[in-house]
Amino acid sequence: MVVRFFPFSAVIRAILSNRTMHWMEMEKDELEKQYSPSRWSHRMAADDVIKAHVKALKEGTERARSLAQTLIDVPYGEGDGEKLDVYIPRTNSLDVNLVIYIHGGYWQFLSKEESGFMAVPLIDKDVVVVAVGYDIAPKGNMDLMVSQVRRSVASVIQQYSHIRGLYLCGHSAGAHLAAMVLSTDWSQYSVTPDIRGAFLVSGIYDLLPILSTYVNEPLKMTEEVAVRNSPSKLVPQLKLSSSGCQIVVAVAQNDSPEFRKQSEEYYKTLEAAGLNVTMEDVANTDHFNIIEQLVDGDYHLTKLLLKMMGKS
Ligand SMILES: N[C@@H](CC(=O)c1ccccc1NC=O)C(=O)O
Repeated sequence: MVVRFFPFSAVIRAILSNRTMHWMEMEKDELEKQYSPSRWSHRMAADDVIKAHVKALKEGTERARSLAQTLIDVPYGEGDGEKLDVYIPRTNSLDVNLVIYIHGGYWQFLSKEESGFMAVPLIDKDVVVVAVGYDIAPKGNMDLMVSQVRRSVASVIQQYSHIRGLYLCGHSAGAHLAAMVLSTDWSQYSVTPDIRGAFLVSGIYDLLPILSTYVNEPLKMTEEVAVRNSPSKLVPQLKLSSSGCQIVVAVAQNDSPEFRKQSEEYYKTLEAAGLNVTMEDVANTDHFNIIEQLVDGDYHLTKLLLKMMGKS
């Protein structure tokens, strides 16, 4: 009897073995779809969900700037783009918590100008909110952006040394940058921040899959750059620098399977390393409204963030 083996395609292999495809097995089209968050929203067409996202962030930030006392364009470094905005609560107490928000936008869109949207429910509970600016591509590259967010955190704790607790929140590319902050060897800096908690929302923690996609066109990362800036490869450093940090890895129910996998795998690696980490799979959200809804004090993630700071 002649037994013939047919070459199975990667797709069929994945289906037969009941697992999702590894990114290395994907055709370029499929990989680019997986890394196009707007194409996975159940609410709107791709273009519309991005327009609505920018509008929601802008309006939320305008509202926060009209309601809060603010310090806009505070420098944290010499560079033009090295500025941050502070949203200040009404309390007279200096004993307050502070949240640093790092915006998303694939390291090539958005800015701090539309990143104060989550300040209102937080300043209402006496929390200071800082929205960090950094040089997106093509002006900035990955190494620079990582260095900038690290320096911004060092600068904030030098400026606000009296604060009770320092917390980080980042969305999408900003969750990647926040994870890089947690993975910093602070011996090169003049301060060692004690980050109490970090909210990593719909982030990317392994940069290798995006190297060959459209996302990398303005970034121009080489494999070496992608490896040294991948939080998934820096967990031992995170353990050294941020072992006391309570980490929440949050992902949207309607994020793409690749995005969901990025969060699940990073969560599992942190957990296996013995870190204080929880996974939040946020029901009925997509890549965009998972963060937009932080304008609302009753939203699950807002309440969780306040609870982490002892304010429920
Ligand atoms: N090509 C990307 C674009 C994108 O991610 C984005 C575009 C504008 C503003 C924010 C974005 N992403 C996340 O914050 C997408 O398909 O969603």
